Amino acid sequence: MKKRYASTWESLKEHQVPKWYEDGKFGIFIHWGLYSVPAFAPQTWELGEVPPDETWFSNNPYAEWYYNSINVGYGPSYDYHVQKYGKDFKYEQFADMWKAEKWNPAEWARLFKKAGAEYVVLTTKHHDGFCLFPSEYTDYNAWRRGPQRDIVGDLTDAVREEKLRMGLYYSGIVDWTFADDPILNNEDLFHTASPTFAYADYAYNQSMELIDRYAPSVFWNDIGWPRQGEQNLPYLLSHYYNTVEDGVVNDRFNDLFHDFTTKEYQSGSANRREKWEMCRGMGLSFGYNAMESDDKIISIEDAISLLVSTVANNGNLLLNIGPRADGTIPEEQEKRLLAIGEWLRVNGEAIYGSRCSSRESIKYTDQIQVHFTEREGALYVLIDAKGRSQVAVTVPGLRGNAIPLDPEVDAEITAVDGGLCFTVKNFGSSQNIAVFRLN
Ligand SMILES: C[C@@H]1N[C@H](CNC(=O)Cc2c[nH]c3ccccc23)[C@@H](O)[C@H](O)[C@@H]1O
Repeated sequence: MKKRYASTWESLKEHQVPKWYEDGKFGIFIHWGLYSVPAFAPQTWELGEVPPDETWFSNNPYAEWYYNSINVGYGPSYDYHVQKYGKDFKYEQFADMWKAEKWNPAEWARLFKKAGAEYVVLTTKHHDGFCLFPSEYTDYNAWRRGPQRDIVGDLTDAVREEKLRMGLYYSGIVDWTFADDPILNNEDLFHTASPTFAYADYAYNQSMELIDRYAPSVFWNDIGWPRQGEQNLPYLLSHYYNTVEDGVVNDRFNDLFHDFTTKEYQSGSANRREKWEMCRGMGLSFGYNAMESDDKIISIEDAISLLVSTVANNGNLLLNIGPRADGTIPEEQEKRLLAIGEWLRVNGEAIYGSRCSSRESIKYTDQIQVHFTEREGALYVLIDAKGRSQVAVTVPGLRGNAIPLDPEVDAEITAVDGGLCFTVKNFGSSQNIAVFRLN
């Protein structure tokens, strides 16, 4: 019998993180929308590298922040906009330039499957307020304008066709079609939001239509929830769980409730005892930034290293792609997804369905770390030797024999006092991360 949740925090607190989310480990985030047309942002810092103050917000590397970056009236994006489109060009004119003319959702879903992802999270409405679904509550949407398609519905169908879970991102507290005071610091971020009950109801109503139309496996709210709408959250979330029993929500509802906590680049914190998720773009931006060339985005081995260290510490990795306005995925992004899929095809036994080991990760040097996962009674030792072709590490407290999951890995394991010494002479095709199963 399906559990029924009452619209109370007590009832909601009984919700458990579902097995599919614990097991899934790797998701694809997608930021796609009007901002994908200009596809511009300065390449400055990772979130959390510098304080979220005027310097950050007027040199924002997030291309999906283009509206605010020009709305502040100065800075690299403003200059770019004036030069390329002219001072009087309004952001909402991008709504008729975004055609998604080369978009094939089935192709995207096949790529995500090949990447080894278990779930996908797509922006349904980002801070600019443009909706990628035929909302009853605004015509500023991709059904009426631009692509003239139900982007959310078409991708949801294609993703589910590939037996992946579909999640939806919603910008709860920030919507620049309701309140667009320029945001120049974190106080603004949380306090320039529309203060009206009308907006709170708008966010509630759109969330309800997303739940009822698409039954998403993840409801990924961003930044916060309208303060005037906090009273409607227990009902909204109980409706969500009563509609999607094994759905999950993140921790961006004003710290009122979550299934999992979130990190974003260097921002946010995580502890191994609680389920968490790391999200980041492949470069410094979530939305496509045409300036982010192959040499400017995360390397394949760093992406796999991030997946391994995240999973070994009880997290999931939600790695973002920023598609072009025409619906194609930049080659450099596709290359990384395929390489991650390759690595997981060989080493995924230590990742999917694994659980955090009681053994903490060991950092020998900046380049050499050893992580542990456990699964079905086996212990996995994941040796991350970034940038090295050979490595020898002694892992204390281990005994027995260790088998590399990748047959191309050439390694010798010898028992030394109180542990096992792993000498890896060749990492094979495993991108400098060799995984061993200890029996
Ligand atoms: C996935 C990205 N999220 C950004 C918002 N993130 C933050 O405000 C930073 C943040 C990290 N952990 C949090 C917890 C609660 C609220 C915000 C954050 C958005 O501003 C970006 O455009 C993108 O959509």
